[in-house]
Amino acid sequence: MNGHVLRMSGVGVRRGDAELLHGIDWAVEEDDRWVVLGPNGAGKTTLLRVAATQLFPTEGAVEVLDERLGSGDVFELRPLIGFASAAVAGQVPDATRAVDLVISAAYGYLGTWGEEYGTPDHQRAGALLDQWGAAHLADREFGTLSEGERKRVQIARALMADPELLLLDEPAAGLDLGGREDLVRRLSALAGDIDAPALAVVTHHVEEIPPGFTHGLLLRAGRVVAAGPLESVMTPDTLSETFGLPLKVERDGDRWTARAV
Ligand SMILES: Nc1ncnc2c1ncn2[C@@H]1O[C@H](COP(=O)(O)OP(=O)(O)OP(=O)(O)O)[C@@H](O)[C@H]1O
Repeated sequence: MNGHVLRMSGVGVRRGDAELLHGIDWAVEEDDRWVVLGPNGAGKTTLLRVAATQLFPTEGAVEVLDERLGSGDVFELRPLIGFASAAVAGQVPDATRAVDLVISAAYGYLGTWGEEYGTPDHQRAGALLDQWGAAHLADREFGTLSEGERKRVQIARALMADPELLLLDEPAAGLDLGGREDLVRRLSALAGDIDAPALAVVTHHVEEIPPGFTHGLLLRAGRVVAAGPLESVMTPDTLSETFGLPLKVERDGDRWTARAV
């Protein structure tokens, strides 16, 4: 591998007259930890779905793990990409046990369907649930979990197949303050783990950027406003342009805050 886990060049996505993404250039390397920031409707979910090989772009080229999208078998690539999003969670049958949702990621299923899983699979699923503070939820039905509990189980699932790229779409959405801070702390620990996959995490809020994240991609109306090392993109000018209002941006230690001026 040339160090690039993901590379997009001139990527565009159209639906009828709507241009969901336009001219996206984005390269993610093995050790990168990216945050994707932008307002509602900016195209963040669309971008992540392209990266997850779930959506084929209308224009441009996408390379994931040195495989050009469209030239190979996406079903071979997908186990190498961990992807957690509200849309994926919405497809999980309510009665699925949390641990079954995690363990079945190895097969790309949303729950177990009579496949045989070995002791190492069970141990890994248990360890991941524990890592994300969800060990006590292993036997619970997914449909009975709170929003925050579902997020943790989904992240554990996304990591189950030991992916080379982990994509999380708004993992902090719907979490209370304690839940958000707990998630930020766990994502920060993941960011600092040299064995962790390359990461890209979508959020609307700069307060949710975990310490240790290295890069930022700022999206507005389907276009990149800025992309690069976090310090270089987290300026009042770029964030104000991204969110469409004048913002004051501050860094407090390894956390960020933003508010309207
Ligand atoms: N099939 C479609 N046809 C037309 N427009 C679409 C279609 N799918 C999505 N869109 C639009 O594309 C834009 C980008 O959507 P996307 O979900 O990627 O944004 P987002 O940045 O993730 O938004 P949010 O923060 O609200 O989740 C939105 O304006 C959405 O309404």
